[in-house]
Amino acid sequence: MEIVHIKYPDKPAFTEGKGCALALGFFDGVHIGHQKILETTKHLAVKAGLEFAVMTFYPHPSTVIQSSNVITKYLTPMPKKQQIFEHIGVSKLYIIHFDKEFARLSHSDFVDDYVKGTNCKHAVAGFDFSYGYRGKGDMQQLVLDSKGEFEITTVNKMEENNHKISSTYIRQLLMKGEVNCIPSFLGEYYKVVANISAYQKKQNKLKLNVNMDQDVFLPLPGTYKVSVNLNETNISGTMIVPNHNRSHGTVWLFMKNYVVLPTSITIQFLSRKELLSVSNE
Ligand SMILES: Cc1cc2nc3c(=O)[nH]c(=O)nc-3n(C[C@H](O)[C@H](O)[C@H](O)COP(=O)(O)O)c2cc1C
Ligand SMILES: Nc1ncnc2c1ncn2[C@@H]1O[C@H](COP(=O)(O)OP(=O)(O)OP(=O)(O)O)[C@@H](O)[C@H]1O
Repeated sequence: MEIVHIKYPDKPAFTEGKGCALALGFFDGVHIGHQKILETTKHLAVKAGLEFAVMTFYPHPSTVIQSSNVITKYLTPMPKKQQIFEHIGVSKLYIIHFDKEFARLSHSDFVDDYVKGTNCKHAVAGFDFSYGYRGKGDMQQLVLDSKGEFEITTVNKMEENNHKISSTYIRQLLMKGEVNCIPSFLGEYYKVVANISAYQKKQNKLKLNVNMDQDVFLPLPGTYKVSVNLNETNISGTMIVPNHNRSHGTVWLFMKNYVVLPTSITIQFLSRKELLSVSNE
């Protein structure tokens, strides 16, 4: 996958050629709604012999526009999002640096300079995609702004239990500790990558001190039933997400045999153990 970083006033360098089918959005979590956008784009690209491309933004627009809820912690921090896009088969990823200057760009200039700059032949986004200054562009506006130079597919709202599948709703579930409900929205259990800073063997248990990156969204403090993949085997365990120092945690793994530990692990949150006390250990 080719990754193209762009910072305003730079724009994608237009190149002639087969052109692309372009999925648009922030895509935090790459949840089931996002997956539908990406699958639709991939399908259209294959059918029409186009390159499969994605245009996303970083950091989250809420960090530069006036917003009551500024998002600095992500369900999928950029390296993980890139891995997911690559796995899905994206061949070109545009990451637009979202700053104040870029946010002031009008909807029509965004389409003329950025969308058309990718040699987009088919743009794909969800029913509620917005773009341009004050988010004034929507999917109807995109039809006008395209001036017939590319096709547009709008993906209908995907819902689960009468809730729009959204990054916001997944964050709300995590903030309540309801990690067991996440797969219906995300498509899998919520996972975070953690570095092991220290470990101790205690009978058949292994105690790991772990650190997560500062931009990783963590669930409500508490004790969680988790699963960690070690040497291609899923090991059950418990993780304590502390109240303070939220990026540090303790993981207990129930191990029969000794394994060589990697420097980082992926922790999968299965359920919250309501009755166990929260520790700052
Ligand atoms: C060129 C451009 C300018 C934008 N300016 C604003 C803005 O002034 N205010 C705002 O709330 N959002 C603005 N946005 C953010 C969009 O409303 C939206 O959050 C972003 O395009 C990601 O779309 P998604 O959240 O539907 O994935 C802008 C987006 C683009 C592409
Ligand atoms: N449930 C959904 N059904 C269809 N399209 C969706 C859905 N959720 C998001 N999309 C589309 O996916 C793209 C990325 O959207 P975005 O990153 O804003 O996701 P979101 O989950 O709605 O995020 P947030 O909760 O922060 O608004 C956009 O084109 C958006 O319209």
